[in-house]
Amino acid sequence: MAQKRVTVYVLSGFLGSGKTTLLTKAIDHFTEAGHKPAVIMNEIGEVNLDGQLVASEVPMSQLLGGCICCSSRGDLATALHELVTGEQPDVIFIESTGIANPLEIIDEVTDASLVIPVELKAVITVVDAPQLLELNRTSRGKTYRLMKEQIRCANLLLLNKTDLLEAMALQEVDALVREWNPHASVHFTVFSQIDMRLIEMLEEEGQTPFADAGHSTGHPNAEHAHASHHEAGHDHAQHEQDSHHHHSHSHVMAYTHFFERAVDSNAFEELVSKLPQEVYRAKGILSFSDTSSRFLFQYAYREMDFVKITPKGEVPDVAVFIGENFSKDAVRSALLKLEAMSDIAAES
Ligand SMILES: Nc1nc2c(ncn2[C@@H]2O[C@H](COP(=O)(O)OP(=O)(O)OP(=O)(O)O)[C@@H](O)[C@H]2O)c(=O)[nH]1
Repeated sequence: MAQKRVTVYVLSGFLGSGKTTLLTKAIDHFTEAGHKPAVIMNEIGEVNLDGQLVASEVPMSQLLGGCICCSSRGDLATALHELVTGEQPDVIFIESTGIANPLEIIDEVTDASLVIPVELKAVITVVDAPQLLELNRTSRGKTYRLMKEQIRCANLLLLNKTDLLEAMALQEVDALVREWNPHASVHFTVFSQIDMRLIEMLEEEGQTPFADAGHSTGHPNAEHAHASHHEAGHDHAQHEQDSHHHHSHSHVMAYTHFFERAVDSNAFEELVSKLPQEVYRAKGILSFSDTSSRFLFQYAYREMDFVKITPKGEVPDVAVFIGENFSKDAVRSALLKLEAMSDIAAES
């Protein structure tokens, strides 16, 4: 008898679009429905901050400090193998980094499915609708092209953060993504809130769009998307270390800062609000000198958010800053200055 295959979903979408927000909801749903979910979390930074938001009983594999779509092939397959054999989950969610090209991940999962009992059911792409619209109206640069790629690969598209858009703007962004991907089902969401049955239905419909994907050939958009893969400038800082990689480089970079002491919350907020616009995503876990609890800090597309948190396990005070061609030294110096200010305040 054929072995039961573990369902795999890839969660795609640009940095800060709402993937983790969707992941936590999907985990709750599948758990309540009596299934056992597991997660493979990939982060560009050196620490797994998003993992803090996932219940500790959910088995999780972490691939940190790079993007699975371009770091050594095999890491993802190894993680899948270990989860499947060690935890026997019913469903695995792979949360890719915001800069991942899903085609590479589709490839790796489908390759892995030849030897591991897993089956890629769908790519779900979360779109930061206001950001996409703004990029469409203005720059149409590398980030825009990467978002387009992520949209083209999806079976299910969440046009997220619609709370920040007017009705007319919503129509505009809706038309855009439907033009790029007429095959996906498209949903307007706020905080990635969708009827989770839509995800299950993808499964029930028995869609196996990636079944023949030697190189994603089974997907209706694969050919199109692949043609634009190179032109899309699949550019990560990590690629710089990979001289054999055939893509162009150094589009997105990350700086991870480990704090040696608590800093003032207002001064930190001011620093973040003055970050150069090339830094478009940041997140961290911080202790502040003027608050008693620790905070999970989020900064996505110029919106800042702080949520009280009691981290799981030993987590240092840390923040990751992600963007394009910004000066890591400048960010580091500003943060060190902030820490020095805390020292002076403590002494006086
Ligand atoms: N206003 C608004 N904010 C949202 C919405 N969805 C998510 N956010 C916020 O956007 C920020 C980023 O959300 P995440 O779910 O962490 O995004 P992500 O795609 O996992 O981010 P990366 O892992 O860095 O790629 C958080 O502060 C969320 O609370 C939304 O619909 N509206």
